[in-house]
Amino acid sequence: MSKVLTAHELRKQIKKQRAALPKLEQQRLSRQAVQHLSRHRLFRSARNLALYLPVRGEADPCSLLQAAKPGQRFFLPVLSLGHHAQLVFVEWNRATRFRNNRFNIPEPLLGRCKMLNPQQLDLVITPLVAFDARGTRLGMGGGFYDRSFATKYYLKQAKPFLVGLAYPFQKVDHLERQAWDIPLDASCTADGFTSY
Ligand SMILES: Nc1nc2c(c(=O)[nH]1)N(C=O)[C@@H](CNc1ccc(C(=O)N[C@@H](CCC(=O)O)C(=O)O)cc1)CN2
Ligand SMILES: Nc1ncnc2c1ncn2[C@@H]1O[C@H](COP(=O)(O)OP(=O)(O)OP(=O)(O)O)[C@@H](O)[C@H]1O
Repeated sequence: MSKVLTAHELRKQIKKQRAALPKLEQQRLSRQAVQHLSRHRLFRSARNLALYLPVRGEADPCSLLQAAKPGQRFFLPVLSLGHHAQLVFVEWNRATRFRNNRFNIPEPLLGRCKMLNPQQLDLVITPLVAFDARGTRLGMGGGFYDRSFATKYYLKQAKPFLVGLAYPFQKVDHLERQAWDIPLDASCTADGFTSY
């Protein structure tokens, strides 16, 4: 029987495994996962979508841009502008300029770019460290996605649809769900798209 890991230990283990994945393998698995998502009606019908810029071996959602439908707009999370440590989402287009946030992740400068609150998005692709069979999500430990989508969850709003993007090995049997954890609506890996 395998030992039950704490969230801290699990984060450490999966982050190590992810960073050790060869670049080509990261790309192959990310593209396969994104292909499943791009064929889904939830993607085709979304107008405002959030993705993220992958760092330190995270699954890469960016090939989704090549599958973009007319009228779709893509947004990236920004920490620095958020009130009460919620994320805001700034449009990513040719005019977008970037600077690194405190975690060394590039984020858009506001400039003349459009900015949306979490509730204004249709589809959000979330980064994650691990997820389980019920859609419980373990992130980097900042609680940013949990805080940003708490209102949606407690008011039982259908939007935005939260999809975790990951490599297959990031799926675990069971994660302890904390009171503040906002579950995913779906996950997507190279193995396929799963709704919860
Ligand atoms: N690519 C990407 N963008 C993202 C996230 C993410 O997980 N991935 N976030 C998801 O919320 C937000 C940023 N949250 C983050 C929280 C912690 C760390 C992190 O590296 N923590 C270090 C400790 C660093 C420190 O304290 O200085 C660590 O875990 O070792 C990174 C991002 C918004 N943007
Ligand atoms: N709605 C909330 N209100 C207040 N604090 C919150 C809320 N949601 C999360 N937190 C705080 O955020 C901290 C980190 O949460 P957790 O470890 O679940 O983050 P995570 O989901 O792994 O990170 P992230 O979403 O940034 O990827 C927790 O200690 C918790 O106290």
